[in-house]
Amino acid sequence: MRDEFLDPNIRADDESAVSAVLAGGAAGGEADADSEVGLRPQALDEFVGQRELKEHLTIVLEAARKREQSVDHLLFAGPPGLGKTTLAGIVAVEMGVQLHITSGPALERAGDLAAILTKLEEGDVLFIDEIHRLSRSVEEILYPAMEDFQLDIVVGKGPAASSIRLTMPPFTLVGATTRTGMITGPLRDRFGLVARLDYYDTDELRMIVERAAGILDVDIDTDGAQQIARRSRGTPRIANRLLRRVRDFAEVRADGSITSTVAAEGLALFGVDDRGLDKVDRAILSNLCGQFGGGPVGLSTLAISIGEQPETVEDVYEPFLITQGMIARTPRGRVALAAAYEHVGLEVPPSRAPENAATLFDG
Ligand SMILES: Nc1ncnc2c1ncn2[C@@H]1O[C@H](COP(=O)(O)OP(=O)(O)OP(=O)(O)O)[C@@H](O)[C@H]1O
Repeated sequence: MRDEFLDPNIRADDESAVSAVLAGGAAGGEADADSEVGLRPQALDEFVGQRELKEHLTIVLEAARKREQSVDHLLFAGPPGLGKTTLAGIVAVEMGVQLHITSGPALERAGDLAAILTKLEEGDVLFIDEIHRLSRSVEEILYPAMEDFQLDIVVGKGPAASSIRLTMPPFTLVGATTRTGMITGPLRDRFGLVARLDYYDTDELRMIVERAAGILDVDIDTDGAQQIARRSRGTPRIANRLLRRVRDFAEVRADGSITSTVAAEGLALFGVDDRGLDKVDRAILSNLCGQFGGGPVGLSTLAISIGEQPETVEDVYEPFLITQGMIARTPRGRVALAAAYEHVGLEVPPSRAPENAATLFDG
């Protein structure tokens, strides 16, 4: 997703470097000067929402502190921008250890991972984003490292090759994935806590917008924050990004303050509609309802029709459209539901009326 930004040795104490690394990413990553700087919560009680997960994490961290041990390995799953990287940073800050960040695609060979593992100090947090994209050979190095803090290094090649076993200090692996289904059983079993992050509700997003506005010194009223929150597709990263765009709009076209009207006008200008859908979402819906007759249509065909990668459609756009009841995945492909036709202003065909929707899911 953002391999080009990742440096395996970014540490939590290097805030500018961490911010630079984290500014990228799908679902709206961008490199605004102030993009993520300071917006990322540093402590669990600054982290809004995900109540159950926070409670679990509080107990796990507290117990590790009491036992003076490293935190058990953690796996966070969920769509992009919901706070997986932020949580890894919080674990490191709360435990007073270093954070090292890398990603599945950045670790091409077993040696790439070994190089990072040998640099870890006791208790450090190693964050691997997109952990479902680790290659088999890299994953195999990870198993003994996670389980017994042992590193198996192969020296030499061919028949003369031999394996050396090194003991490493205990560390915490925090894995993040947008696809739990693609994590192999043996890897998943080695995590002590597997947690799913859910989309945030409007009230939580409003709090996130108000918190970010405070940090960025933006004047915003409750209705303005609510307006941005409602259109943020349940995603904090998008809420922060929309806030920055509305701030621009407010400074150029209004008096700098964000009210509900200013937010609505600003967002409309930037192509974000009242449900939070952008141009790409609307292209998906119009093509699905129009060109493909409501589906079923395969993911790749749909993605090509809007000029996006299938993975981007599947990870970034589709999950939200599914939660909105606009599209569904069926055994024969993606289908448009009544809400999709209504959203793009087309008549709902009888086959897509809510009372007939169940038949779409028959193989
Ligand atoms: N619960 C939260 N409270 C406040 N801000 C949050 C919260 N979760 C995320 N954010 C903000 O949203 C931004 C995106 O979060 P983050 O990078 O942690 O998401 P992610 O799930 O790791 O995304 P990706 O999978 O794309 O790496 C962060 O900069 C942070 O400021």
